[in-house]
Amino acid sequence: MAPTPIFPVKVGHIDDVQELRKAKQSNVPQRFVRDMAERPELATTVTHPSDIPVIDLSNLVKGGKARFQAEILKLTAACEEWGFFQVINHGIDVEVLSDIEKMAMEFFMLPLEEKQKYPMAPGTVQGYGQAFVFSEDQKLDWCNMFALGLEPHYMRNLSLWPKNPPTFSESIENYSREIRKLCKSLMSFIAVSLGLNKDVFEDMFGVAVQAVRMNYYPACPRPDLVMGLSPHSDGSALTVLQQGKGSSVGLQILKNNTWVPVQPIPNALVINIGDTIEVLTNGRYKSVEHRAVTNKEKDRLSIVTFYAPSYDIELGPMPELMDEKNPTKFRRYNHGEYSKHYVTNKLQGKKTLEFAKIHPQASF
Ligand SMILES: O=C(O)CCC(=O)C(=O)O
Ligand SMILES: [Fe+2]
Repeated sequence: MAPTPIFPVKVGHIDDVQELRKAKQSNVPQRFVRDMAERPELATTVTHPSDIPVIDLSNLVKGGKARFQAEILKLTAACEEWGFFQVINHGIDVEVLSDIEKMAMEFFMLPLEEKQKYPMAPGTVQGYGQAFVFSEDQKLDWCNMFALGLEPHYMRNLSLWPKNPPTFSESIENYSREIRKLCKSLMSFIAVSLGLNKDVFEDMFGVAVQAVRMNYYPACPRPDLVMGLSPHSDGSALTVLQQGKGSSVGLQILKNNTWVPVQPIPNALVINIGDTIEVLTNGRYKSVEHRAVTNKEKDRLSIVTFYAPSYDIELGPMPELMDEKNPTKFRRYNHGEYSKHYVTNKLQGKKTLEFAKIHPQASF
C-alpha cells in the first residue's frame, strides 16, 4: 500500500525560500527562526571530514579475495559505527550524475508559478514545496524540495516533470536505473557483512520502491538561526545522496552527540543506513540522525534516492540476527504502513522508529 495523503491539514502560510532569497532581506521570517535549543551552533561543529568512512566499491565488485575481505570489514565497521559512508569507484558514469544535477538546477531556477504547478500536498512526498509540515506553528526548513515517488514504475510519475522534454526523462531514467543497481549491489554486500546470504534482502524486498527527492537550499542571511533540513533518520532501507558540485558543505551527521559535516568527495555518493535496516538487523546497524545546515553565501543542492522494500512486505528483525543476548527490539509490521507513518509525521530525530519499537514490559 503506497502512502496516501491525509486531509485536511492546516499548515499556514509557507514562504518559498528561493523567493525570500531573491528579496535580499537581511533577516529571515519568524517561522524559520529556531528555538535556541534547535539552532545549528555552526561555530562549535567539529570538522573531521576524513573520519567518515570511504568504501571503494571496485574492491568489492572486482577486487579478488583479499581485497574483498578487507573492504567488507571496512563496510561492517562503517555500518556499525557510523551508519554513513561515502562510496567511490561506484561505476556510475559521471555524466549520469552531472545530468541529473543540471536537470534539478534547471527545475529549481524556473519561475515560482511554473514550479507551483506541482504542489506537494501535506502527507505526501510528491511534487514541489516543503514536505513534513503538519501544523501552523511548526517551524519551517530553509529548503525547497522536488520529489518524485518513482516506485518501480517511475515513468508514470515523470508526467509531473515540467515540460517533460525527452532529455529530462532520459536523465532521470538513467539515473534511477544506475542507482537501483548500486543499491542492489550495496544491499548484497551489506548482507555479506552481516554473515548472511548475499541475496537475502533482494529476495525479501520484492520489487523495491525507489523515490528521489531533490533538495535545494538557497543561501541564507542567517544560517545560525535556521535549519536547512530538520534532524531526522531516513525511513528507507538505504539512502543514496549526491551532493551537488560546487555546493556549500551542509550535510551533518550526529555522532557521539556531535554534528559532523560530510565533506563532499568529487563524484562520490553518500550512503546511509535507513530505519528499515535498523529493524531488520535488530539494531546492529542503526539509522543515524542527520540534518542539513545552510550557508550565508552559497546555495546547495542534494539529490537523494530512498531505496526500500515493496509496500506489501511484512518486516521485522531477522531471526538470524537475534538470540538470547540480543532479543527482539522491534515488532513485525507492514512496510507500507511504516512509510505512511513516516511521511505523515514531522521530521524529528529518530522519533518515527518508535512506530516499530518494542518497549520491554516491567515484570512483576
Ligand atoms: O541535503 C542533504 O544533504 C540531506 C538530505 C536528507 O537527509 C534527506 O533528503 O533525507
Ligand atoms: Fe535524510
